[in-house]
Amino acid sequence: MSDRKHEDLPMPEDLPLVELSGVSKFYGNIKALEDISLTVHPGRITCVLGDNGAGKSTLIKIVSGLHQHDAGTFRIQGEETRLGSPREALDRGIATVYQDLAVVPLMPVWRNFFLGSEPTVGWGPLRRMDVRTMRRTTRSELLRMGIDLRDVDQPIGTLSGGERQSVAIARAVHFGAKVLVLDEPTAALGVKQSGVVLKYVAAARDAGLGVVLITHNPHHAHLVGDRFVLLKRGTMSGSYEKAELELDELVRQMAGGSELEELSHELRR
Ligand SMILES: Nc1ncnc2c1ncn2[C@@H]1O[C@H](COP(=O)(O)OP(=O)(O)OP(=O)(O)O)[C@@H](O)[C@H]1O
Repeated sequence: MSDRKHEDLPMPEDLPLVELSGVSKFYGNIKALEDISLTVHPGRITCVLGDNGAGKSTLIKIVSGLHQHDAGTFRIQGEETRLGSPREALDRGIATVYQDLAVVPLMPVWRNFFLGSEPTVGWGPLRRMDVRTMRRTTRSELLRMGIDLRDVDQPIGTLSGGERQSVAIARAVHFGAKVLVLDEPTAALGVKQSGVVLKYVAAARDAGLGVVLITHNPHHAHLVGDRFVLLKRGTMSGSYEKAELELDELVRQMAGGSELEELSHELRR
């Protein structure tokens, strides 16, 4: 006879990849985050939206292993965790793509793609980087994500900002990330380039990754997001599923809604 209780237990595949629950963070006396909760599931995009100083960077730093939370719980696939370093986050499957990407501009795209994880051939004194494999893999991995670069030999510094973000996303997918955290990937980009990057964010989701998209742009968030977590001065001002939140309402909330109305009263002559 089957045990009803046992049936109700969450299956491992239902467990969120990442789950923050009631997380707070202080910098000395400054409360940067208070009681923040969010979940990241495979094949879903969770958008974290907030104005300057809302706590978005602090949240990223906790998830990517740069800082530790002071209260609440941080779970990775159900297991309570405190990450000691970005390396540990990466080993646990959490890859973070920062806005100011750490790339070597004069090195070719393929070299940057494998930076720090270069495959080698040969043994002992004859051991050397496997350039052929790196070139071929970079090309095929970019193509797999739908990124058609003219030439993987060109210095990465010659790519547009959007293309560089796209390469970083493809790199995280290739190296087996389960969770992809993107720090304002479209902030410095024009409309067209932003669209390109959002397409690859969606491609990472389609590859089964759980994505955390940090942004202050409600239009970009609403295009790709499945869930929206709104931060305001370090606290959570809302958390919605896409079906619960129209774009207009998201824009209104991000524009400061009532604050903007107050301001318009003050500015009226
Ligand atoms: N190292 C630090 N020491 C002290 N206070 C900090 C530190 N880092 C951030 N803060 C404070 O914590 C709060 C949240 O900052 P955070 O950088 O996380 O916000 P943000 O949403 O990323 O803002 P922005 O979009 O401007 O980068 C702010 O009030 C900020 O001044």
